[in-house]
Amino acid sequence: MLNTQSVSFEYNQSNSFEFPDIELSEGSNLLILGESGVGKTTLLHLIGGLLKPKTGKISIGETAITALKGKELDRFRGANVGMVFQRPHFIQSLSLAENLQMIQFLAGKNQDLHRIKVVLDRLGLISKLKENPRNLSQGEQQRAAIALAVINKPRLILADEPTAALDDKNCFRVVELLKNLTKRSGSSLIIITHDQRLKSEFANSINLTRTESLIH
Ligand SMILES: Nc1ncnc2c1ncn2[C@@H]1O[C@H](COP(=O)(O)OP(=O)(O)OP(=O)(O)O)[C@@H](O)[C@H]1O
Repeated sequence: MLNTQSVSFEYNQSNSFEFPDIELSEGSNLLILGESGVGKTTLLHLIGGLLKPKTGKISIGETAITALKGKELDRFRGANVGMVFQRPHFIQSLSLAENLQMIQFLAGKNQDLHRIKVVLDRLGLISKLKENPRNLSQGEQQRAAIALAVINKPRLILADEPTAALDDKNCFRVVELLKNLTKRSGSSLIIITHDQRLKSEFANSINLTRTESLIH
């Protein structure tokens, strides 16, 4: 369902990247490991269509997202890609449930409070439904960030360092929840991290490195 071919990216002449090709089938998981600065977030943003590659092609299902732009790209992303960011993006003036309703609305979906309750229940957050996101603990915020990403049952979920700030117990809990929720909605999952604790949790992983020859 995800296919990347010969993707490269350049912030500027002294900061360019060539990424390995990725082939991910429907419903499967991939862990992308790499040290700080190798371009993990950059790659995730390319796959999610937040950045445009310098060369190469990225397809999600039959759609070459590298050929989409503007509203078309936003619409496709809203319906097909869920992102778990390093720092969760909430609208602080809204409750957790209202934040989730907003994500449903932005993707053009009907507001579905039942789905919101199901997802929050699976994440152990049902009691926080009406809570303001800033009142959640760090572990709860990370779980709430997963709710934002999975609420619309996207085909692909991209998670950027979802466990970096968490202790071991919360780290493994968040990974289990991510794997469980994506499986239930039939989504594929990519996690990028430098957190070596996750390696044993994924059968499928690639190591991102940056070769000297690529640094001009
Ligand atoms: N907007 C930008 N303009 C210029 N350089 C950037 C920009 N964003 C990131 N970089 C640089 O590109 C490199 C890769 O950044 P990226 O965030 O993709 O790495 P990463 O592997 O995710 O790192 P970390 O694990 O520390 O988050 C870094 O050297 C970073 O400083």
